[in-house]
Amino acid sequence: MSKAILFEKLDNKSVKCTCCYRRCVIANGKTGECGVRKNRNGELFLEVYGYGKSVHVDPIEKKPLRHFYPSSFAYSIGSIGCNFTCSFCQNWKTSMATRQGIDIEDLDIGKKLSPEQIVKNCIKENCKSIAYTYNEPTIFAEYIYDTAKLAHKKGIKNVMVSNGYMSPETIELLSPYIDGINIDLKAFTNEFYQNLSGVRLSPVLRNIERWYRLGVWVELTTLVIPDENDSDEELENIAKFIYGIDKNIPWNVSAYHDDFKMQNHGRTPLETLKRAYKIGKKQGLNHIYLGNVRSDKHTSTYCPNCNKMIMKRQRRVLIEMNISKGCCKFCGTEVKGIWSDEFPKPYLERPKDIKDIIYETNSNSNILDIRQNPTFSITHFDKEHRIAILFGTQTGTTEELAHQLLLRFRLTPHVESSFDINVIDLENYSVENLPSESIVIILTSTYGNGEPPQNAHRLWKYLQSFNSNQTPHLLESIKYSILGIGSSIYSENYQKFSRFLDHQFEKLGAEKILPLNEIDITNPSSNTFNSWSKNLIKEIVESQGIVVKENQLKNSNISQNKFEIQMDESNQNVPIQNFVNENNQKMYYDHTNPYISEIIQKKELSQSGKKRSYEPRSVYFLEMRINSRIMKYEAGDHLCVFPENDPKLVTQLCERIKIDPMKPIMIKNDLRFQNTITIGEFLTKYVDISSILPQNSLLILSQYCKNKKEKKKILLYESNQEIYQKEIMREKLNIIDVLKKFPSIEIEFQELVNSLPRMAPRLYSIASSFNSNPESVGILVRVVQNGLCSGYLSHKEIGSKISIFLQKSTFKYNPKIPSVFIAAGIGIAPFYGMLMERTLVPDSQRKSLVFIYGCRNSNDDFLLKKEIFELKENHLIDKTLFAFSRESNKKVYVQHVLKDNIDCLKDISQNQGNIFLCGTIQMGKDVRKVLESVFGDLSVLRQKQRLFEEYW
Ligand SMILES: Cc1cc2nc3c(=O)[nH]c(=O)nc-3n(C[C@H](O)[C@H](O)[C@H](O)COP(=O)(O)O)c2cc1C
Ligand code: SF4
Repeated sequence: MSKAILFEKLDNKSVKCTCCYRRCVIANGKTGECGVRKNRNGELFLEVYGYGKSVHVDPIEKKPLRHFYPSSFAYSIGSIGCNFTCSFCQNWKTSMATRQGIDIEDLDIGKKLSPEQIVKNCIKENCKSIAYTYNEPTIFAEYIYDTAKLAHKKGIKNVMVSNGYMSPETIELLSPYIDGINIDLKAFTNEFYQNLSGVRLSPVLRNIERWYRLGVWVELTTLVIPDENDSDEELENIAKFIYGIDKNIPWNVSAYHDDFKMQNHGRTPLETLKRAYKIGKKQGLNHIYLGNVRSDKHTSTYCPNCNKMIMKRQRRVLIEMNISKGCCKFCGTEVKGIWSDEFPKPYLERPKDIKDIIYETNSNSNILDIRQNPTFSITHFDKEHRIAILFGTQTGTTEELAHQLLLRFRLTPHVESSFDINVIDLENYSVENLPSESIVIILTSTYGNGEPPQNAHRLWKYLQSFNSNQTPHLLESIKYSILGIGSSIYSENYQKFSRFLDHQFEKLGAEKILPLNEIDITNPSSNTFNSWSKNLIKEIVESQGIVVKENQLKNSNISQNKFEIQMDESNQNVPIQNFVNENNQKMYYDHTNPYISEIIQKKELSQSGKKRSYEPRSVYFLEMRINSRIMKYEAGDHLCVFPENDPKLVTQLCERIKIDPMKPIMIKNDLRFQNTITIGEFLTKYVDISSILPQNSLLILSQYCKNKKEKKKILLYESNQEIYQKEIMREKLNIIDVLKKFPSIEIEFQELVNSLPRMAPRLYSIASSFNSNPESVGILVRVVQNGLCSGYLSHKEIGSKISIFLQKSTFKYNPKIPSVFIAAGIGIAPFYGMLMERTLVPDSQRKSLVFIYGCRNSNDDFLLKKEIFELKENHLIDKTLFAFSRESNKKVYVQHVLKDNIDCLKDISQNQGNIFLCGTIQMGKDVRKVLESVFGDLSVLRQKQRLFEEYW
C-alpha cells in the first residue's frame, strides 16, 4: 500500500480520484469503482502498490505489440481490480476480484514485489521491457510510475496494455516513461461501451489520440464478439478512426470466446476476423493482425509500399525479419515501429533460460464465483452535500451557464466549505450514479424534434428505461432543479427535453427545489438565469441553516475555472501562429474539438453596383474542405463555424487590463490545448469579447470594482433585467465598453476569462451535397452589420483556415415524396443542397417539386438564380413561383404567392407530400397562416414529419 498521487481532497474527508475518467468521489473508508484505491481518513491510498498478482515473462507479441522490439521479451506484471465492468471479461478472476463485497484488506493481492525488485528481475530475465498488463494497469498508476522511472534509468522500456480510460492527469504522469501502449478499442458505439463495459467510448478515442500525439508507440486491439461488434459498419468505423490518426497504427483483431457473464455468443469465426482484415485494408490501414486464431498469413507484416512480407510470423512467433534500420529490406520504405538497433533474433522456440511463469498467485484463493452475482458491487458515495451541476449542450450555450452557476455558488459565503460542487458534462457522467446523488441541477438545451442535445442522450435513455409505477422511489434521495434553454420557434417541441427531465425526475420520486425554469433564446426578457440561480442557491444553502443575504458575496479563488490558465514560467514569447493549431486535427469534431478547414471557394452572390433605395446585402457562397473519410453530412444539416474576435479588440482589451498579448500561457483543463499559446491567440479564438456582455458576466466584474459607486451600479445591471437591457443590451456594450464604463475595475487575467462567455459556434445551413462532392461543404453567408461571424468570414480569403464542425438536423428531404420548398432570402441555402441531391435520383423515382422563393428584387438579391433556372429548364423542379417585395408598388411576399397558388398545397395534402419552410421568423408566421387554412392545426403535420421548418 502507498499513498496515491492522483487524487484531490474534498470536504468531510472525502476524496476525488483523478486516476481514470470515472473520477470517483470516495467517502472515508471506501474504495473507488476499481476497488483498489481506498480513502483512508481523507487521503487516497493505492492498496495494491508493491504487490504482483500475476507475473510472467511473455513475448512482446503476446501483449500484442507487433511493431515494438519484435521478438523481445516483456517482464509482465498484473494486479487485481478494474475500472470497467465488461460482462465478457476474459480475465475476470483477477479483474473482478474486487467486486464481491469483500474488503480489499481481506483479498489476495499477490506477492510483495517492489519497483526495485521488478527492475532487478527484468534484467535477470533478460527482458527488454516491463509490461503493465493482465488487469487494467491505469488503476495502479503510481506503482507503474515508480517502477517505470527506475526502469528507464536502467535502459529498460515500459509498455502498458490498457482499456484507455485513464485521465489526462494520469497520461501526463506516466507518458514520459511509457514507450509503447496497446489500447483496447472494444467497439465503436457508445451503447456497447455503456451497456457491456459500464463506461463511455469518447474518452477512449481521445486517449488513443493523446498517446499517439505524445509520441508513444500505439497499437490497438479489438476483440470481435459475434453479434455485438462484428458488423461491417462498426468494423469500418473503427478502421476509419484509426486511419484518421495514422494508417500505420497496427490494428489487432482478436477472436473472442464466451467468458464471465457472456455465455451465449460462441467463438468468433475465423471468417469474421478475415472480414475485419479486409475492411481494414479497404479503409487504407497498413498493418492489420489477427489474434487468438491460426492464420500465419494474417499475423505477418507486409511492406506498405512493395507489399512483400517483411516480418514472417508463425502464430505470434517471428521467424523471418526483413526490416533493417526501420526500413523494408526490399524497397527501402520506412516501416513505422520501434525497432532494435541490432537485428532482432527471431526465435523458433522460447529460449530455454526464460521461465514463462514467474508466479501466479492462486487466483481462486478468496474469489467467489461472481458470475452468479446479478449486480457487481458499486461504490455508493455517501456525500450528503454533493451538488452535481450537469449540463446538456450541443453548441456550448448551456455549458456556459453551468459554469456561471458554479461561479455563483462559489461566490456565496460558506458554500465552498459546506458543499462539494462539480460541473459535469453529461457525456462524462455515469448515469447509473444518479440515484446515489444528493443534489442534482441540470441545465440543458433541446434539439432536433424535441430531442436532447447529443451529450445528453445517455441520460435520456437511462430515464426512459424506468417506469415510475415500478420504481417510484428510484430518485427519492435526490433534490433537483432543471433549467431549460430552448427556442419558442420550435413551437410544440419547445423545451421538450427539459420538460421531460423535470417530469421524469418528479415521477421517479425526486424532490423539486424550484419549478422548471425555461429560457427562450428568442426572447431576451425570458432570460431569468440570474434570478433563478440566486433563488436556487438560497434554497439549497438555507436548507443547511446558512443565511444568504442579498449581494453578500465573497471574493473567491474559483477552484474549477472554465479555462484553467497557467502562465508559462519560462516567459519566452511564442509567435502567434495564424491562430490555428495545425496539429490539432482530431477525429471527432464537435464544439469542443472543431476541424481546421480551409476555404477553397469564395463567391459573391448578390449583384452590386446598382443604385437602389435600399442597400443590397452582401451574400457569399463559401466552400470549405472537409475530411470526407470521417466527416459526412446530409442535405439539410448544419455547419457550425467558430468565429474569431477582431485583433484590434484583443489589443484594446490587453491594454485595458495591462497584460502582454504575446505572453505564453498553458490551458490545463481543455483537451484542445496541447501546446503553449499566447494570451492574444487565446483571446482571439476562445472567448467572446465582441458580443454584448451577458448579464451573468457582470457579477464577477463587480467583485473587482474598486469604486463603491461603480460597484453598486454594476450590481444593479446584474440584478435588474430592465436596466441591463436598456443600458447594456440596447447600447450593444461588449466587455471592452463595460470596462471603459467602469474604470475602477482591476481584474486579473484568470478572473477576466472566468467572466467572459466562451466563443460559441455559429450555425449555417449547408448549401451543398455530400453525395455530389464529398470533399467540401458549402454555406451561404449574409454579411450582417456588427455580425461577428459573418464579418469574420467576409474577410477570409481562399486558403484561410477556419474551425468548423458538422451538426445533424431533422430538416430532411426525400426526393421520392412530393414536396413544396418555400424559402425567402438566404433561406434558399438548405434547398440548394437538397436540389443537388435530387439531381442524383433517377427521373422515374423523383416525385413532384414546387419551389417558392422570395427576395427583394429579381436582379439584385435572387440568390443562385442561374442555378435555379437551369434546374427548372432541366425539369428537376416542376414548378417555380417567385415573390419580389421591391419590384412593384405592391409588396409581394412568399405567403401571397402561396395563397394565390393554393392548389399546389392541395396536391401535397392529397398525395401525402411534405412541406419545407426556411426563412425568417416573420416569414414563418405568415406562411403558417396560409398553411393552416388548408391543413388546420399544423402540429399533426409536424408530428407526422411532413412539415419541416427552419427559422432564424
Ligand atoms: C437545429 C436546431 C434545433 C432546435 N430544436 C429545438 C427544439 O426542438 N426545441 C427547443 O426548445 N429549442 C430548439 N432549439 C434551440 C436550442 O435549444 C437553442 O439554440 C439553445 O440555445 C442551444 O443551446 P446549446 O448551445 O447549449 O445546445 C434548436 C436549435 C437548433 C439549432
Ligand atoms: S475507478 Fe479507480 S482509478 Fe478510476 S477514478 Fe475510480 S478509484 Fe480512480
